[in-house]
Amino acid sequence: MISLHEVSKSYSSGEGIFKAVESVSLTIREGSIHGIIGPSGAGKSTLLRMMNVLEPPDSGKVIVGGQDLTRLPESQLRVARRSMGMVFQQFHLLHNRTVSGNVAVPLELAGMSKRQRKERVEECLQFVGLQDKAKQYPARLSGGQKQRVAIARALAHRPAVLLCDEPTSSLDSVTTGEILNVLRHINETLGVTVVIVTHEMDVVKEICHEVSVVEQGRLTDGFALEERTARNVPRHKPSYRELLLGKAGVSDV
Ligand SMILES: Nc1ncnc2c1ncn2[C@@H]1O[C@H](COP(=O)(O)OP(=O)(O)OP(=O)(O)O)[C@@H](O)[C@H]1O
Repeated sequence: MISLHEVSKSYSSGEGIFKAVESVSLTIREGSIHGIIGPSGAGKSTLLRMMNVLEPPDSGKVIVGGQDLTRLPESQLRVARRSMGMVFQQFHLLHNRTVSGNVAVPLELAGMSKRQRKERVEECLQFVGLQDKAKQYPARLSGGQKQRVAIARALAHRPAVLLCDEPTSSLDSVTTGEILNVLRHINETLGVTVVIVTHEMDVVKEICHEVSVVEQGRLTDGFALEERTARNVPRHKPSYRELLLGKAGVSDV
């Protein structure tokens, strides 16, 4: 459903050109929850933002639903992006608008009528369990509730994909669990493909079906999380694969 073909992205700074993502090819399976993990600065967020061409790659193709998004004119790209909701670490809510008002923003931008907007906003808030907070302002909500509002807003256009950039990194472990349950529920009941960038291995272990490891701008590993049983791995600094599949330190078992 989402295929990146040899995508690269560099940034120039006073110190020269920095390659944030280098020649990455990756396919996200339709209907899956796909984790992208790696250390800080590895290029994970850049890679995620290239999936809806919020960050246009310098080279390579981004194929979503059979279309190469890098070749679409801006007006068509805006429409294509509606099928890919985004969720961010810092929620990015508008503080001068109520919870309903925040969820309505993408629908207003798309020119939807007031009556249809109202219906859709109610549906989305109900889906994340926040219908009773519709008239509140974000300042009165907890972090987990703010992230639910952001998720409801990302669902407004009935997307096929949710792109989540560190969605739980500002939250405590209990709230993280709640938000991951919301994302799992969206995946299971609506069939939405979920891509999660995270540096937290517990997040990947908890909900991802597949994971890609990104280090220094490159895709260094990719695997399904069902392979949890391999043994006899020699002692060495464990890789993400070993830590996530529970193979690290198995010589102790
Ligand atoms: N707009 C930009 N201009 C210049 N450099 C950037 C820009 N965006 C990202 N970078 C640099 O590209 C590299 C990769 O950034 P990116 O945010 O994709 O990494 P990340 O793996 O998501 O890291 P983190 O977990 O810390 O957010 C970093 O060194 C970052 O400083």
